[in-house]
Amino acid sequence: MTTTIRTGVVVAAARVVDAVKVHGTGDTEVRALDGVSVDFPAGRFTAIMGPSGSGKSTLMHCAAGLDTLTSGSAFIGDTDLSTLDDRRLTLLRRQRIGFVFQAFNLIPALTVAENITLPIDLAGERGDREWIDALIDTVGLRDRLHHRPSELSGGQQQRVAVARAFAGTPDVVFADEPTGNLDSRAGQEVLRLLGRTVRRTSRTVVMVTHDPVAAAHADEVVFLADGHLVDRMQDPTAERVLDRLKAFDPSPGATAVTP
Ligand SMILES: Nc1ncnc2c1ncn2[C@@H]1O[C@H](COP(=O)(O)OP(=O)(O)OP(=O)(O)O)[C@@H](O)[C@H]1O
Repeated sequence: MTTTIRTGVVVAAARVVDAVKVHGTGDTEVRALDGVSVDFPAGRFTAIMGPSGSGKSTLMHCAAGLDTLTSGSAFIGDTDLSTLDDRRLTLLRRQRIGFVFQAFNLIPALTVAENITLPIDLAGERGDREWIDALIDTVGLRDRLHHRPSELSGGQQQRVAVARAFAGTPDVVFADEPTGNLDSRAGQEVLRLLGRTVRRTSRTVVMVTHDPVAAAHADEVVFLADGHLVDRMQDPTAERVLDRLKAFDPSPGATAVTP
C-alpha cells in the first residue's frame, strides 16, 4: 500500500493536478474537465457529485488510469500515470486499483469465492488469504461462497463485486454509480459496506454518484460543475448535499451542463 502519512501530512491515495480532458475535436469538442485539481485522501471515502455532464465519470476514469488526460497529471500515490507505458499502466491498475461498476460484471459460471479471487488468480498470485477471509466476513457472504451469481440477489451480487474490488489489497477502489442497479434497501447495504470497509481496512474509496443519500455515506463530497471543481463538503448529510446541488439547477446563466 502507498504511504498514508509522511511527516504528519496525509498523502493522497489518488489525485489529479490541472486536469484537462477534451473529448472530440472542432465543432464537437467538449472540455469535460477544464483544469481540475483534486486529491482523494488515503483511508477516506470520497464521493464525486455534480449535474449530468459535469465531468464526474471523466474525472474518475482519468484518475483511475482508464483514460488519459489531454493535459495535467493524474497520480496514484506518488506514481504519475502519464509516465507509464500501457503495460505498466495495466499492471498498476491490476495491483493498486479496484473497480466497482453499476453492472456487477460477475462471471456467471464461477462461484462467489471464485469471482472474488478472480483478479488475483488471473494474475497468477496467491493473494493475502487472511485479508480475503476477513473481507468475506465484512461483506457478509460466508454462507454464499459456493453459490453462483444467478442464485444471489442484486445486492448480494454487488457485495461480491465489492469484495472482488478489495481482494487484491488495492490502494484505491473506484466505484462508478455502484448502487445504480439496486433498490434503495440493497443500495444502502452496499453503501454501508463500502463505508465499513474503508473504516475497517483504512483503504480508500472514490465513488461517483447522482444520489445525495449515497453521497451521505462518504466522509467527503467533491462537487463538479461544467468541468470545474466547485466545492468540497466534509461529513455530508443527504440534506446538505441536496441543498448544494440545488445551486446547480439549470437556468439561464447557470454553470451546470444539462444532457
Ligand atoms: N467519449 C466521449 N466523447 C465525446 N464526449 C464525451 C465523451 N465522454 C464524455 N463526453 C462529454 O463530456 C462531458 C462530461 O461527461 P461525463 O460523462 O464525464 O459527465 P458525468 O458528470 O459523469 O455525466 P452523467 O452524470 O450524465 O454520467 C459531457 O458533456 C459528455 O457528453
